Amino acid sequence: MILLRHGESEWNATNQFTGWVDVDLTAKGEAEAKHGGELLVENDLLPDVLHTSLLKRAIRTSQISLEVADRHWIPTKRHWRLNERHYGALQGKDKAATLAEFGEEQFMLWRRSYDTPPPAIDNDSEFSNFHDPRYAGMPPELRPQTECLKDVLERALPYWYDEIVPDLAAGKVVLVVAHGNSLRAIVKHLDKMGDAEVVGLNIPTGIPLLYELNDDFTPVTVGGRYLDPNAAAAAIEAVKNQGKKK
Ligand SMILES: O=C(O)[C@H](O)COP(=O)(O)O
Repeated sequence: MILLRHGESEWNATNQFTGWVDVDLTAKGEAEAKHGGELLVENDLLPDVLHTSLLKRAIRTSQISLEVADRHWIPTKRHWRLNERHYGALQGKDKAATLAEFGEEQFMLWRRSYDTPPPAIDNDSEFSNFHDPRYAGMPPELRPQTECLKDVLERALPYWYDEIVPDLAAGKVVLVVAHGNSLRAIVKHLDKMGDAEVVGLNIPTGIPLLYELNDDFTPVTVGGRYLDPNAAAAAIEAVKNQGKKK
């Protein structure tokens, strides 16, 4: 299984909390997606099936990288359960300004704690997704107004068991293209990370993370393996320090 966080988005570049807001990739993000596809080819990892969120930055990343790998034709499933964590009332806000206003402790609690959600967003806010047609089939009580990582894990796990595991059980090479925090949730589950340990987990954009799995879908190697480990190490540091002064 290959996990891939979308390439740099417009709001990654401007340092804004994004969550369920549907921003596009930047030119750098497109280049990262292309490089992600090249890494798949170089490592002879050709996906048989794709799972993505309903958000453009993940969908476009998957399309660009699969195009490079000549795998644009593989069966695809998309689901809101793979969406980014809903960032509540922080969606649209500048990360550096939020850090300056609330202080580092609160800022990091909202960004990385397992069970502290940001304040809820108003359904009529310009950055709410409550009325977005793509979620029309979703019962209103399931449409989040904010989420912590624990909420994300709880809504991602049914998708993991019902949709991804059956593809893995069938022996397929599965590509999951999703988001920083939905992938953090999946990695926490796979690696059996503790609630405190996951605070330190950061996923870089555009670098495929390979998990070879045992028959019971546990990882052969905890943490998996980034296909470009040096680039991943530098990018993880950058994600960790987002919002802080350079
Ligand atoms: O939704 C966002 O803002 C990003 O995709 C993830 O942001 P974070 O690294 O601040 O959680």
